[in-house]
Amino acid sequence: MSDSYSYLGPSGTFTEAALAQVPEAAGKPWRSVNNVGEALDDVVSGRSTAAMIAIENSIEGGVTATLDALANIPGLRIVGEYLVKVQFVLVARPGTRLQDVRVVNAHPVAYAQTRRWLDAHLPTHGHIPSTSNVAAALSLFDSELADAAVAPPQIVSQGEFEVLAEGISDNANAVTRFVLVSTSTALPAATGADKTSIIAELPADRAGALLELLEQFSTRGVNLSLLQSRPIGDALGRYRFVIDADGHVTDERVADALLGVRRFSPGVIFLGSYPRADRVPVEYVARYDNEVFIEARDWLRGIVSGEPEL
Ligand SMILES: O=C(O)C(=O)C[C@]1(C(=O)O)C=C[C@@H](O)C=C1
Repeated sequence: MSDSYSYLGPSGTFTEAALAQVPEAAGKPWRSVNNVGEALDDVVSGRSTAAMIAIENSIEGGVTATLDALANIPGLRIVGEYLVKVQFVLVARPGTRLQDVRVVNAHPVAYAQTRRWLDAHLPTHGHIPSTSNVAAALSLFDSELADAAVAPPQIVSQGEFEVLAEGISDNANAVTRFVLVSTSTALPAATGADKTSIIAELPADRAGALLELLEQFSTRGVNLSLLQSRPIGDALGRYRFVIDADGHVTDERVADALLGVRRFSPGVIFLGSYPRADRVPVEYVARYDNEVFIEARDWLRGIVSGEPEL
């Protein structure tokens, strides 16, 4: 396996900024790719050790291409989580004025994060999707199809751009969450500030199935930070759920919740347990402590093996 890291390029993307936060990636070769599928294919084929991919942002929610790829490509594990503050500018070729802009080049996720600004200031604009924020801006010099591009503010260091507007995100505090994905099945050690990600299908045509899925977590005192439905794709109305739960799979309450999910769901994918980007320790009430689960298990084991109850 090659010891390189794949990321959505070219250089200058937010994805590259996320990869720069990974100490193990420092000094290793980085492979710039054109989309999430290519990044994950690098990992599965062994061309790269790991890939950095955007999974969620605070304006648009889940990055659907990522959530679906994680569900459909077997053997992937999330090994780390990273946050990047995202801000966007509208750039154009030198001499362009805002009122000249008819067509905007933008990565679909960046477009969704700036749509309110674009609709307010360029109400009749057309949109050409681009493979990344940086690619959107650089393509202005290769093709005249678009008049402007949505790009990260640092893009000005990569060419002679006319900055038509700054701060065009629909939320000034926008943050994108990235995950580092590999095929390694070695679990990152529990830190007390961890997250566990799974994807679970619901049993078909069962009233209250979603409630039952959520109960697996609530009855073990496990908080969820993401619950996103995605179509399975084989029929209308069939959904799988991407779930982020607070805690590590070696925490008894999380392990017990996953056993419950596994018993109930016709399809569960374990995506990984890894340290939270914000390193904030997981809070839970004392009755869901590891010791409480262990004591209860020992008690039952004693009964089954015929030990006298104390
Ligand atoms: O990494 C980049 O710069 C990208 O263009 C990708 C991406 C994404 O896929 O979400 C990254 C961060 C922003 O939320 C918008 C776009």
